[in-house]
Amino acid sequence: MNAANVPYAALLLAGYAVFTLWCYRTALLSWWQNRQQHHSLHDVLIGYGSESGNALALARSLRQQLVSQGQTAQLINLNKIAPAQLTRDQRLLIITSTTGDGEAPANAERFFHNLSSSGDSLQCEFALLALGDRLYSNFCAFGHQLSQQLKSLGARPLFPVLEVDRLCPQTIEHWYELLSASGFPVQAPKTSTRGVEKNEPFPQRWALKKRTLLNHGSPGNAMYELELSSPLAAHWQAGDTVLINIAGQQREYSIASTPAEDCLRFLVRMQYHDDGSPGLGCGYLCETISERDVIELQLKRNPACYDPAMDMPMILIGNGTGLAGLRAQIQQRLNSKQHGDMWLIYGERSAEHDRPWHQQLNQWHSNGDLTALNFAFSRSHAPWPPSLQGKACEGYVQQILKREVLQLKQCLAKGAVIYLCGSRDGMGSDTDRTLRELIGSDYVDELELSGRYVRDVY
Ligand SMILES: Cc1cc2nc3c(=O)[nH]c(=O)nc-3n(C[C@H](O)[C@H](O)[C@H](O)COP(=O)(O)O)c2cc1C
Repeated sequence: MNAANVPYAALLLAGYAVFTLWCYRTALLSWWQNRQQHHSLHDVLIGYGSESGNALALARSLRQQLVSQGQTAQLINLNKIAPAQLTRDQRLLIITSTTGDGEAPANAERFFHNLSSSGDSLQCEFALLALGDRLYSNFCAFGHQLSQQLKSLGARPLFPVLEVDRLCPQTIEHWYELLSASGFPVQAPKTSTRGVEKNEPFPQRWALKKRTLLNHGSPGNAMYELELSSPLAAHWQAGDTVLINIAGQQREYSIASTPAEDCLRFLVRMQYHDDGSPGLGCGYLCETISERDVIELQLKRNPACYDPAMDMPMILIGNGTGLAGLRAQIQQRLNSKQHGDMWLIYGERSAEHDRPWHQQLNQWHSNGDLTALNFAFSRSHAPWPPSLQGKACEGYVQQILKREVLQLKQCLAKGAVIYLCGSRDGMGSDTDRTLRELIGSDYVDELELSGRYVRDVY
């Protein structure tokens, strides 16, 4: 072609391109609108797997940041995500803890199972923040398993799994930096947000003031109340825990008192190995040390277990040493004077012997501080001891929920918060299942998302 004709040819080609685009304008417009709609509807999916609320609290604050930057971000528990949702061009941010012995939290179990049995090829991109605790041998195991599973189905990681040891604030900051470098409009939270608060310096030296056996004659293992005092003013709130340093290891207990009581109380149950020797923590605290001995400890903030709405009713459910966490919540509400109604549902073995703090519970019930008090005893039958106030039944706390389902629904309709504290296996999982049966799984998920279903299970 003559060089002089090149501009004419280019012009002709450009004209042809414009003409073609014009002819297909309707189809192109609709493709573009679909694409935009698809992206705005599913900008970011934030999936959480959380047993006691830490991962949920972090996921919630991440969503808030994204939404404040104009992104569409959906917060959802992992069990609610179907693998088929991830076959499209989707961005998935996962925050999940590991529980049990390297296991999935209950609200992530089904997701993992569905992925494992799905033949779908995943198109999504994902990032995963794995919460855990190095004191456990399977550190962040579930986070890693889930990431492996997603990758094996074709999902593309934006960056490697980030492991967070005991909510380390620096690692959480790093997660935000990595997200920001991957194009998410977020910034590391500067002020403390739920789930990333700093703990008191370690260690503090507190003295054992008093140790009291609370279940003399019980068919189960001994349960002790420990009272500690500190030479310095200390601050904590209901929901926080105490980490005790024993021979280079740490043991964690829910705090039962408030700072206004001027002592730190918690409950310890004796546990024994197969050879009959006591467990490390309980052996040290209940058998080795004596009153006035000094203990090294750290107060651990646990914002996921803070009272979300003091003015609303609270349904407190628990068993065994879980009464510690429940007592702290009750006491904190009583300190504040203005608080919603409180209904305590507590399970133990024997009505005669397993009634920790029964005088205080009786008093709170008789003066109306506790508007309702229900006990479930797994090894006793009526007639109940005359000193027992409130209603008692044989069995477990979940049976009380079934029996009192009307009261449960009425309380929830008034905006009640459910606070669950005690053993994860058995009481924790059975209560969760019962609640889902009674009021519907979607409603329980909604309560959890809005912070009205708080679990402190171990
Ligand atoms: C009963 C129990 C078992 C746990 N098991 C593990 C574990 O096997 N591996 C690990 O890394 N962390 C383990 N953790 C630590 C939790 O993952 C960590 O505390 C996390 O912050 C909890 O987050 P969540 O409240 O969202 O469930 C365990 C914690 C509890 C209470």
